[in-house]
Amino acid sequence: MNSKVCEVTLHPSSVSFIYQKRSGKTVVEDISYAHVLAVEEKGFKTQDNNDNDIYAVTVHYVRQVSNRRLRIMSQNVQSDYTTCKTLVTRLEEELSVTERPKRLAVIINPNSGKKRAEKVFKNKVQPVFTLCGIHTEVHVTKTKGDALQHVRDLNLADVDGVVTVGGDGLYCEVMNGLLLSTQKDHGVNADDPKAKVVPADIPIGIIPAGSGNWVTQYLHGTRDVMTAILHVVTGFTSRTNAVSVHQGGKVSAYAGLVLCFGLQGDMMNDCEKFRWMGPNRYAVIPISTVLSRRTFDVEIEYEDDVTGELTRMSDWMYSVDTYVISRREQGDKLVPLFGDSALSVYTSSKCSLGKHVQQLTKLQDQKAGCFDYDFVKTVRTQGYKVRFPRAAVSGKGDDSMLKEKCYISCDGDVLQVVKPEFEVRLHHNAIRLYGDAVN
Ligand SMILES: Nc1ncnc2c1ncn2[C@@H]1O[C@H](COP(=O)(O)OP(=O)(O)OP(=O)(O)O)[C@@H](O)[C@H]1O
Repeated sequence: MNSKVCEVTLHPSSVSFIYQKRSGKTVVEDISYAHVLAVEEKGFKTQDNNDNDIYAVTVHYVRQVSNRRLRIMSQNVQSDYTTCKTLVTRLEEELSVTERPKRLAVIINPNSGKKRAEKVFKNKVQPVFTLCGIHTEVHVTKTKGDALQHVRDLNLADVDGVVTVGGDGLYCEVMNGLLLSTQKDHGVNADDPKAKVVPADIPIGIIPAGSGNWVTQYLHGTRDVMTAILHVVTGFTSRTNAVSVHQGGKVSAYAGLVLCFGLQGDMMNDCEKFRWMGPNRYAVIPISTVLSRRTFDVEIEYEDDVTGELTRMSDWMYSVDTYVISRREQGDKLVPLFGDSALSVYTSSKCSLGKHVQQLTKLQDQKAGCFDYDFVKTVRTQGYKVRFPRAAVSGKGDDSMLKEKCYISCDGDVLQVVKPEFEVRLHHNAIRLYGDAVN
C-alpha cells in the first residue's frame, strides 16, 4: 500500500493522486471511479511542515494485474482535511450511483470440487463483500436440487443478484431456478418449447469452487477466485444464452454451458458412479467410456438458420452436442462466444476409434479445426428435435418410454432421455452474469 502525502485531483471519470516516492521520484496514480471499491476515513495523523492538520483516507480499488486477473489495491491518501473530505464525498457519490449490488443471495455447495466452497466463501468472498458494504443472505445446500428450490423460494425483489460458490452444476441449478421463477411471474408456460422465454433479470455471479468451472473460465478468461469476486462487486454484467430441453410435454431442464446427448452424456453418467474419486474421475473415466462408445439410431429435425428450410437427417450417431456458450476459431484455438445468435449443433456419425479419439482430443484441447472431420456435421439453428424412430419402447402413444438408457450431459449433470423424442430450444441472452465477457 502506498502511504504518502498526496496531491488529489478529481476528474470527471477518475481521481488522480500525485506523490513522491522515497527515491524522490514523482508518481501519478490515476484510478477510474468505475474501479473504486470503497473509501475508508482513517482520521487525523500529524501536521505537515506548513502546520496543516494531516488527515488520512484509504481508497480501495480494482486493478488488472496479469492474464485478466484482478486484484484489490489500496491507496492511503494523506492530505489536508478539506481535500480528504471532498475526496470522500465524491467517491461515495460515485459508488452510490453505480449498478453495484448491495444485497446478494449467496448459495454454497459444500460438496463442490475439493469441498472447499465454504472456506472459500468465509476467507475470500465475505471479507470483500463486507469491505464493499454488501449485505448477504447465505444458504448452504444440503442436497442436489436444494439450490434450485431455494432460488424458486426467494423473493427476487429483495436481492440484486445471486452468487454461487461451487461449480458449473450449481450455476446450472440456480439458472434453472431463476428462469423458472421468471416464467412463472410472467405467466409463460415453460413446458412449451415454442413459448417465448422471458430473460431473467437478476444477475448470477459465479465464484469457482467446483471441478470444471468452465463458465468462469470462459467469462473471465481465468478461474481465479479473487477475479470472480471482483467482477461481482463492481457490478458489470454480460448476457449469455440458455437452452431448454423438453420431453413428453415438459421442460426437463435449462443448460447454460453444454447440452450433449450420447457420448458425453454417457461419460458424465459413468463419472457420477465414481464421485468418491473427486475431480480426478474426469481424467480417468471418460477414457473407458470412449473405448466402449455406442451409436444411437436417431433422426434430427431442425429449421436451418441459414436457408430457413425444415431439414431432417437420419443416421447412427455417437453424439448430438450443443455448446450453449458457442466456440469460435481464433488463430489455432477455439475461444468462447457469448450470446451467439443461433445454436451450433455438432453431430458425430460412425467413424474409426482412432479418428474419433483424435477429434475428441483436439476438442478437449480447444484446438481450431476440431470440427473439421468428415464424420462431424455442423448445423446452425434456433432449435431441434431428436427422435428415436426405431428404438424399442414400452407403453404406447404419450406413455411410450425408451427401453435403452440414454443420457444428456446438461452442464455436466446427467439427464436421462426417457421419451422417444426430445426437443432443444435456444433462448437468446436469457441470463445475466456478473462479468464483462469480451467475445
Ligand atoms: N449439498 C449438496 N450435496 C450434493 N450435491 C449437491 C449439493 N449441492 C448441490 N449439489 C449438486 O451437485 C452437482 C455438482 O455440483 P457443482 O457443480 O457445484 O460441483 P462440481 O461437480 O465439483 O463442479 P463442476 O460442475 O464445475 O464440475 C450439481 O448438480 C449440484 O446441483
